[in-house]
Amino acid sequence: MVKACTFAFVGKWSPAIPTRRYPSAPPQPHLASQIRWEREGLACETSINLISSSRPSVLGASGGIGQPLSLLLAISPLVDELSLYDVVNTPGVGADLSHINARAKITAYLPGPDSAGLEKALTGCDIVVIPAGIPRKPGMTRDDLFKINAGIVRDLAAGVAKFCPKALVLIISNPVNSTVPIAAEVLKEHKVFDPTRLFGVTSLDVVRASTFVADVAGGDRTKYKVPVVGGHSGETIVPLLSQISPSVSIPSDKLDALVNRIQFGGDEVVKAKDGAGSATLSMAYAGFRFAEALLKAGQGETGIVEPAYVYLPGVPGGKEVQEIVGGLEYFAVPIELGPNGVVKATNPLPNANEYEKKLLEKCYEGLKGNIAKGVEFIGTQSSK
Ligand SMILES: NC(=O)C1=CN([C@@H]2O[C@H](COP(=O)(O)OP(=O)(O)OC[C@H]3O[C@@H](n4cnc5c(N)ncnc54)[C@H](O)[C@@H]3O)[C@@H](O)[C@H]2O)C=CC1
Ligand SMILES: O=C([O-])CC(=O)C(=O)O
Repeated sequence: MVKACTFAFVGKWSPAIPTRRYPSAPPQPHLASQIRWEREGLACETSINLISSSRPSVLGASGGIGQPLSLLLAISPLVDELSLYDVVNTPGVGADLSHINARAKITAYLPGPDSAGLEKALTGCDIVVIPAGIPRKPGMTRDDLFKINAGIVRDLAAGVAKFCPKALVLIISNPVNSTVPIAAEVLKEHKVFDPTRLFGVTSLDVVRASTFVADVAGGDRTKYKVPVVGGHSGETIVPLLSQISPSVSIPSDKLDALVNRIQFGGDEVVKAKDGAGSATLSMAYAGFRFAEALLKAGQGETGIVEPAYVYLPGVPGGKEVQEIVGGLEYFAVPIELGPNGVVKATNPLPNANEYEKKLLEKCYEGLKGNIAKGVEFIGTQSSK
């Protein structure tokens, strides 16, 4: 649970008191993001922002994504306690991770009777990451996963609503374009929906875009930042290659293939795994990157921007995006993050070129149906 506590001391300035500044990186994650010593005449003021423990939970922790993602969280110095939940194998995964000499305490839960396991896993959590659900096999679309994963996400979101309604919720389970609206509808039904705290994780699209751009343009794969907007499946994934930073020009004869590879990168992995699932390791990396960004923002770090699929009408800056995307309620854009989730949705769309505007038109069409399907799924039943 992230708690901020401010300790202020005002007293006589003594030269014996050292003047120290920790502008952005605190000496220990537990300690403040800022420790300020300010001199005003003869008085000095010390302001310490103490941030207490962080307890993320991974729901689906025994899976292909869940295990490596849990490993990354378990060894993060920003995590105090990691709670693992799955319908199978969490005692084993938990025992294994608990032997690592990292600072995080590991707790592991199975459902147990009357959702008791889910309640224990979620109570006191500040971040909930959800990679629970089935992955694709060759020949399937992400939408083909809806039938099974919609119900899984509905039930887990209801658990969040009951046991940790203030948590930041990161949805990885596909189809993200529909599972995020499902989670939102469940949280609304329980009257605990805070749009600034719900995210569809689209980081893998941005990770892939950086890699594939470097493959075409050369240069350091870690340096390219590519805004990827829209949703998370096929043509709803729209890379804005005219806005790559640092700026790079993609040869026109390579543009279509590059865009296609970013949009359908997931298929490459599904095909290569040949029935054994979809991206897990790259997704664990991408999911951790997003969770870590939130953990850092929770510790007071500012200026963090990561992509995410959010509920536009409920987040600062979202309405400007919504006007451009034909009224769609959910859309991924780069998001500025703070301790309570979304600080602001950025809007790279006005700078899209003609080529990208055509991609966006196709994206809107696809997303519209995906969003409606998620919303209607909850409309037909109660999650309570
Ligand atoms: N957002 C994204 O960019 C990406 C999303 N995905 C999606 O992530 C999901 C998981 O993928 P994998 O880890 O490869 O699948 P997996 O099958 O290896 O693992 C899924 C885990 O979820 C668990 N699970 C099922 N029902 C559950 C429930 N009700 N409560 C808790 N746990 C439950 C399973 O027992 C399993 O351990 C899939 O839907 C996949 O399509 C995959 C890659 C990228
Ligand atoms: O392709 C899939 O089914 C998994 C996924 O979302 C991705 O790799 O981007």
